[in-house]
Amino acid sequence: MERDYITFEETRKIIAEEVEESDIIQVNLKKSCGYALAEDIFSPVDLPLWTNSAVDGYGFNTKSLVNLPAELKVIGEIKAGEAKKFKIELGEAVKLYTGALIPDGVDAVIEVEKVEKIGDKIVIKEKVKEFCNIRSKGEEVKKGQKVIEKGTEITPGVVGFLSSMGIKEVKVRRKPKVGVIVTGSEILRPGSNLKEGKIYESNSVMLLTGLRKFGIEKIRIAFSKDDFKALRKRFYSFLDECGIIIFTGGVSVGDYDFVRVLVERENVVKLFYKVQQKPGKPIFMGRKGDTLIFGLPGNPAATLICFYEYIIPSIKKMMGFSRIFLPEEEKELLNDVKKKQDRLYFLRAKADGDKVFVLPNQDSHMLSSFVNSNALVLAPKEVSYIQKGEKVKVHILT
Ligand SMILES: Nc1nc2c(c(=O)[nH]1)N[C@H]1C(S)=C(S)[C@@H](COP(=O)(O)OP(=O)(O)OC[C@H]3O[C@@H](n4cnc5c(N)ncnc54)[C@H](O)[C@@H]3O)O[C@H]1N2
Ligand code: MOO
Repeated sequence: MERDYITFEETRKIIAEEVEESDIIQVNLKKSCGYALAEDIFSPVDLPLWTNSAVDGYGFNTKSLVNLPAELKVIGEIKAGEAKKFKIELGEAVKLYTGALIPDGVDAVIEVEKVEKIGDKIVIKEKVKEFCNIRSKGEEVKKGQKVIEKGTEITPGVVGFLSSMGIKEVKVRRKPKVGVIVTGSEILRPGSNLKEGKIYESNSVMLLTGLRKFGIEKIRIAFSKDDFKALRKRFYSFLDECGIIIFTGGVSVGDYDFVRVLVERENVVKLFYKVQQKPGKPIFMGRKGDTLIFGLPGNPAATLICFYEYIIPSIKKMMGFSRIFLPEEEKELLNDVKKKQDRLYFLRAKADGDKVFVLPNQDSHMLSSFVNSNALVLAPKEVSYIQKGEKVKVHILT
């Protein structure tokens, strides 16, 4: 495959096929959120574990309700967590608390507030169906059943479910350590005095916070002037310890764009360079040894869009997620879009329900449109105009 100036679809194929999964480690459930399961999960138990009551009430046999109202004798109680201690005969009832085991002879439970209590008796005035308020052993999950697929994201809900099966640890794939090298002789950190021609820098904090938001904990940041030697030094100081190195800036065709020069001279294996998209056209993706190398265009909107569309999917692929790309939906466009027929455009947009509005300030150096943006509209390469009311593809920013 020719790997220069390729389409966005081709880059997705390359990421899905060529990014390798990282090692498997075992983690405690408490630390598992944000990973993907590296194994299918088969339940070691039935769920519910025991047949039990869904309410605080009285357990009895529905055959005791032939004539209504029916008076039943309460012979004792069972709390949640206690072993079964009774066998119920016709005409008898047992007080049960939510989660309590259902004793033999009981086939329904009625809520406390639905009965009249007179001394050690209860009066039931209404019909109650068999199995009413009874949660049966194994009704949700049978022992040995496959309950979660490998590659599923571990969320608090998944953690709770695993814990309810008595599982304490799971296998996941290691998170990569990420090195970010921000290049440019013009950049200043916020807090320093502004000098003519210099700019306050955005890419380092965007990538740092973006990576943290996606659960990456080990992140190193370095800055380099547009100077080949300095850049090379930073690169080799990160290479051994990082699974991913992200450069920002210096990937285009300028005389001082040394990231492009560095990846060539240092024999980084190219996966692709330049994509038919805006922003982010001169993106580079490659590999050196086991480390993935990204050169993101310095324009901040290009950096951030490439982060969502390339970096996060690559990290997710490494971590064994089965869904690695941004969620894609179709929505109705609320305003007209004009563009050149040169590349696929990613347009910062506000999605609401099944509609989407393209925001102003779309140039690659502009970040203000991200303030209200929760989605990217994909305006295809071959199209120069999309009319309000048409359906468009949208990537949801999570
Ligand atoms: N002759 C051509 N010039 C350019 C082309 C081209 O095809 N031919 N492509 C343009 C496109 S598209 C992009 S995108 C940029 C990418 O350039 P670089 O990746 O080499 O980035 P720089 O030149 O270093 O910076 C671009 C722009 O972004 C600002 N910048 C850089 N780093 C930061 C930062 N950390 N925070 C905020 N802003 C940053 C920098 O000052 C520049 O204004 O190239 C076009 N040129
Ligand atoms: O591809 Mo660049 O990010 O359009 O300006």
